[in-house]
Amino acid sequence: MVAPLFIGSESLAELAALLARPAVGQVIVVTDDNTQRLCYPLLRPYLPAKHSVVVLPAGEEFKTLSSCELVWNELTTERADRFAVVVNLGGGVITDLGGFSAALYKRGIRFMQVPTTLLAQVDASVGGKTGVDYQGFKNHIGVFQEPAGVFIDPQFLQTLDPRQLKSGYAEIVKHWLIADADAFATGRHIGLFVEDWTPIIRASVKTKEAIVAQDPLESGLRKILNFGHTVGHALESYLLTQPSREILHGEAVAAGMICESWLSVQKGLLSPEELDKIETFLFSIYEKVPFVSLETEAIADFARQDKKNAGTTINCTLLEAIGRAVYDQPITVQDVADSLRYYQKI
Ligand SMILES: NC(=O)c1ccc[n+]([C@@H]2O[C@H](COP(=O)([O-])OP(=O)(O)OC[C@H]3O[C@@H](n4cnc5c(N)ncnc54)[C@H](O)[C@@H]3O)[C@@H](O)[C@H]2O)c1
Ligand SMILES: O=C(O)C(=O)C[C@@H](O)[C@H](O)[C@H](O)COP(=O)(O)O
Ligand SMILES: [Zn+2]
Repeated sequence: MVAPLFIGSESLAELAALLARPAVGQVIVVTDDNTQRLCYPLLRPYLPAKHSVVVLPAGEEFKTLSSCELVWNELTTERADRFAVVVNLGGGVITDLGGFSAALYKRGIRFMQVPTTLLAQVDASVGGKTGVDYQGFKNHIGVFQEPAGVFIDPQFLQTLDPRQLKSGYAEIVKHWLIADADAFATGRHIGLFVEDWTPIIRASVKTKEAIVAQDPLESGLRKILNFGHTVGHALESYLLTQPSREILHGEAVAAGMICESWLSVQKGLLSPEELDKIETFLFSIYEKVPFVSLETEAIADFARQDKKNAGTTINCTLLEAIGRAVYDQPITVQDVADSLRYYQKI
């Protein structure tokens, strides 16, 4: 079942109405130290007077089981029962981690997603994937669990750093590349200079919801939402092991989409002309992620743990055309390394 979803300035009022229902017990807000400072003051008027707040340190490196323990500690201290509701206020790290923590506490309590980054508004808060990183692998431990509601208010984006905005934009571009050729054709001429993100968020969420509704547990079609992630997650996981070489999820996905578009051409699926359009557009927005040739094998090796794999086969999502993706395309670790070498040289 797809979760009820509200987009726009009225969405927090919808959340308030749901939280005011008699069937709601304790309300526990999960934030990080940035969203507590910048977003919680905007959310607070919509919360019941009595609620508690868990503040986690911000950043992907804290998307761990230890952070979940902090959430479970608070829930336990508050004696939260099965009527309790967790409200996740933050970017994708908080919506993934808070959702996962709620899904496991007392075998599952309800949670609401209040995404505050562009990335979380168009992607992470939608579709019920929750989880944490483990042993350096992205989202290695997690469950599919739909939230009780998703409340997307673009006003939160006003305090978002431009680099974070760009990172989220990569998932919007991904939705265009896998399912909406017209939006790519129009959107690529507009870029990031957008006054009101609402219609773009609405369209992007609609694309994702339509795919998730057909295959919520990712047994087939949903894998197209993972375009750019076989290589992107490998790059992100590798750089997370490297002190002071921070990469954002969307930046890694943007690089991954170039690599996987190149692989699509190598496999005879995509035309070189379309690859050129994709590359030119993505490089007009994203700087090249720096790594040296010696690192390509180590990065590629992370793809062995991709969740779409079957045994030793790495199943990648590739493009047949802009706007049309095809999943379960077998590739090798060597292919991943070659695509990274291509990315590095162009
Ligand atoms: N579940 C899914 O389907 C899904 C989809 C895409 C990505 N993800 C996951 O999402 C994560 C990335 O999410 P993200 O890019 O939102 O990162 P994030 O949660 O780390 O947020 C980015 C930074 O922005 C800050 N921030 C958040 N909202 C803010 C605001 N309104 N104003 C100012 N600062 C704000 C945060 O504190 C953080 O420092 C990754 O872990 C990725 O794996 C999950
Ligand atoms: O919702 C999905 O399905 C996605 O693949 C969306 C991705 O953008 C997102 O990064 C997701 O968390 C990746 O999932 P994973 O299963 O590869 O960890
Ligand atoms: Zn992603």
